[in-house]
Amino acid sequence: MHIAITGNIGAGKTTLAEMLAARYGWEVLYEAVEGNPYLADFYADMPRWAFNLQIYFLNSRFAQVKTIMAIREANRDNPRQVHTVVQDRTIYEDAAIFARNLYQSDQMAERDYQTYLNLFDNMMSLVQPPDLMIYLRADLPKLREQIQKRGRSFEQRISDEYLLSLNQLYDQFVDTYEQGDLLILDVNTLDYAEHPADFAEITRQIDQRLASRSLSSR
Ligand SMILES: Nc1ncnc2c1ncn2[C@@H]1O[C@H](COP(=O)(O)OP(=O)(O)OP(=O)(O)O)[C@@H](O)[C@H]1O
Repeated sequence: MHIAITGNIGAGKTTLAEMLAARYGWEVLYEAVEGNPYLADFYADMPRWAFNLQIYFLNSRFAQVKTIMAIREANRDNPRQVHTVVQDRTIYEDAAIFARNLYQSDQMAERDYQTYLNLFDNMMSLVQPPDLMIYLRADLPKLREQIQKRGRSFEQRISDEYLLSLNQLYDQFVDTYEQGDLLILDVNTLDYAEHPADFAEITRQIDQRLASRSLSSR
């Protein structure tokens, strides 16, 4: 089974993915940050590094797509031992949020964006939506607080404008996402890392979604 967590920079996806993995015995598929050869340069000069970084992320996300396909196949062959992965950010977000934002803000050239989209569309023919997508909705102050707390030096130069445009695109993406089941969590008010009751409320909602999924597939 494939659970995906989606949300802006600093929304808390990695923390939630790890907590869910510990609670349910799921495996986390992380986003490539350590060892990413472009990320720090990109935050220093977006127009120069936009295309390079997008290709890097798209490729690493496609590698995850292949891993997830293999897991689905193994689960079909062995339905008594279902292996579940929780993915920290999806391939959908790379194109619909990050690449689109760079293009719309004139930081990615038209021909680079079209090349990117052609590659993305080719890859999408093999992508299946997650069984459950969890969107962490966070407003600017919450994102800022968490980016600061995490303290990655290259992320400290991220502008409010960048985060706000990403948030707008996230809202549009979620409003039009119809490929599969979607759970929206408002993390401005839910502090699952600090408050066990908030985490319990989240797992209650996830249990409910997964139970209705297994009922409908019977
Ligand atoms: N397609 C992309 N284009 C540009 N930047 C990206 C893209 N995908 C990821 N990133 C950046 O890579 C880094 C990923 O960091 P990380 O995995 O810690 O996630 P995060 O988005 O900060 O999430 P969270 O705090 O919710 O775990 C962030 O700076 C993020 O914006």
